[in-house]
Amino acid sequence: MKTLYLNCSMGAAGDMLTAALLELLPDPDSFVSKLNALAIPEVHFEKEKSIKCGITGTHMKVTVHGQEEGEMHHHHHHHSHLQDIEHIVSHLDVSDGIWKDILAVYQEIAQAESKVHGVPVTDIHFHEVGTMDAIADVTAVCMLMAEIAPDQVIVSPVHVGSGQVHCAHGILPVPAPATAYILKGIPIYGGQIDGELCTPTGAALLKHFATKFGDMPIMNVTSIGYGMGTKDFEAANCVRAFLGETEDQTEQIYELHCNVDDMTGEEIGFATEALFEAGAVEVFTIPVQMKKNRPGTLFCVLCTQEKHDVVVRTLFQYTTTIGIREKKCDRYVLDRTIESINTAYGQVHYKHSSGYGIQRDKYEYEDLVHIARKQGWSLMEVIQKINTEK
Ligand SMILES: O=C([S-])c1cc(C(=O)S)c[n+]([C@@H]2O[C@H](COP(=O)(O)O)[C@@H](O)[C@H]2O)c1
Ligand code: NI
Repeated sequence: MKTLYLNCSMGAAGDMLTAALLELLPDPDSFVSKLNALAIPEVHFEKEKSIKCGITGTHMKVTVHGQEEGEMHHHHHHHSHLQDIEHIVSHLDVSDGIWKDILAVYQEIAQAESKVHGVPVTDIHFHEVGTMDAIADVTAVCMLMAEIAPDQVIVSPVHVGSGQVHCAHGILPVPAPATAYILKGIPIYGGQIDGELCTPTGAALLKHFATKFGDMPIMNVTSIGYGMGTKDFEAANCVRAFLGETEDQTEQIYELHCNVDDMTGEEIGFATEALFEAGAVEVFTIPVQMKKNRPGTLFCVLCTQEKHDVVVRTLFQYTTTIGIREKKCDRYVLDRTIESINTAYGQVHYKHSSGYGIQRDKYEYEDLVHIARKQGWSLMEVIQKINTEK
């Protein structure tokens, strides 16, 4: 599986992520030309060599009116609304997928800003993160992700830094409130470095693209990218990106089959329950036509190696079969985690599945049923209410 691993042990900002991903490409220069061809108003992308702690990497220089970020902060602030950003982005010549990614990243930031400043999403002003250079960073990362097209993105725990940061709002604690909000539920740490290592834009990009957060998996690395930040610390201030292959996430599963033509419906139901209790992953029955024109039932039982013996015994004990057929299969699986959100109707758990470029969330049936019964709603209505609250 094509895997991108991002080491954020010195945090992440939009320009660092852009530079690290750019280094993974066979021809970074032509990609920079492609970024400039987008003609984001007043923006110019330039990649430059940067050496930190003796390590060579790329620094992504984004200039707006010929000035780099930092040079213009605290001099003139753009006070952009989400609608202004959507307007700028709608004029970019990018695919629908990239366009959606850019807006989803801004939604993350907007939601955080809204929560932190206590105003509705439609009323928030982006200060620094609404400037053209931030839009450029988000656009560049979304385009690079589409170009690299990993099946999964694994991100290390994020080093956010400590101390305080000067920004348009005044002096804020590190992680900045918007960053802290965006990174809720993601492993982060403050560490010893005095400074802001992860910015709101970096945090939102990581959250949007990460399939999961954790250690580097076993992988055969094909390319490595060093995306340098602007500040200098004792440790090399970079995001390190690894692109390579990981083993497919397959697991071994047994498929057990047997046919019976002399069990009642009640006995079949009881056997099915007993097989689940014995640890079968799945049990299903199919009506079949058997010898001597007898209608019968095919039992199909899936189980892991660990439960194999007890499931075989249960199948013999609770059915009338005198033989069981067995197949050992490779099963491709998505990573699954159970998470939860607090809603006005109570806590709702959901299953998050990821891998193979897929990310999917599904609310737990029991929680939905509980709310539906209490409120007198259908399951569809419960899902609608939860989604509008998010
Ligand atoms: O732009 C806004 S509104 C903004 C909000 C906050 C909050 O935490 S609230 C913080 N900041 C700071 O601005 C820069 C932006 O860096 P990006 O890389 O995200 O463009 C950063 O220092 C933030 O802490 C801005
Ligand atoms: Ni803010």
